Amino acid sequence: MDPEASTAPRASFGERLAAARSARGSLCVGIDPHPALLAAWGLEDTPAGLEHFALAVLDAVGPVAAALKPQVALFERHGARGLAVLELLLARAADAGVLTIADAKRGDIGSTMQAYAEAWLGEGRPLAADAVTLNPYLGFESLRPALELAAATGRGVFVLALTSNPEGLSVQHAGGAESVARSIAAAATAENIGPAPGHVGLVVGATIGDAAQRLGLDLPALNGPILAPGIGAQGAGREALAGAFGDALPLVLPTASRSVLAAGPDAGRLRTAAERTRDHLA
Ligand SMILES: O=C(O)c1cc(=O)[nH]c(=O)n1[C@@H]1O[C@H](COP(=O)(O)O)[C@@H](O)[C@H]1O
Repeated sequence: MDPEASTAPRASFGERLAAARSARGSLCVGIDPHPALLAAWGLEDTPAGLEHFALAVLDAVGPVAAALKPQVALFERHGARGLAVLELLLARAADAGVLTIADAKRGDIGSTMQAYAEAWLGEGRPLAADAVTLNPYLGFESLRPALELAAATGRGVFVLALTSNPEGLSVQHAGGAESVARSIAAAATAENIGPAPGHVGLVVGATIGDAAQRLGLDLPALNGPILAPGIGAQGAGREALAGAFGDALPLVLPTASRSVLAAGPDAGRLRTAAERTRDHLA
């Protein structure tokens, strides 16, 4: 390998994601190795089964998805060997030029947040992905170490704003016109200065109906990516996306896990399921 190439700074996450969306279309596929899915694929609920599943999804879906999003709890439940599989998956995806979003939903007081930031975004760290999901319940500013490290390493973050689950309303809608979700969205927007697509994204579920408009979130102003789960297994589709996001739709990266993964283990069927979902939502 050219030594210069290995030390060249990476383009920003916003730019890399935009390039991946242009090349491979605008779908993120979640790698959620639920025990029931492993069983449906004829695999055991063991680290070996997990490894087979995760690498098969990478091979089949990586070439037709803008990003892959491993859900880290489903690796953590296998302990150290599960995390070793996650490490392997992230390394193989990087080698294949496939962007990864670690769905870890981390958030803690600033000094501890620094360690989470290094774990998931630090250069050379075994679990570093291209981006990580963050939980702002301790205050948006508590996420500062991750925001800074992401910017410094060409990586990204997705901050939970309006989640896809019904229980999220009790916290995220609190405050009405000055809702928690609105303040998180405004804080994320303030991070994305400059003309390039920014590295601070939001998570806004495709299932939220008109909540973003009702709560006054200015999503088109984000200048960063919006990760939209809730597609397929949680009931949202093309119409729900259009209704939830309106003018912000060009920023939206829909993500689906179970509804695509259920098409495996046949690699051809799995890839076709991802392509159909992607093309249907486009
Ligand atoms: O951050 C996430 O990825 C996320 C946020 C959210 O609001 N809702 C949500 O479902 N997710 C994740 O997205 C995935 C959705 O999986 P499916 O319902 O199988 O498509 C799961 O890994 C969830 O943890």
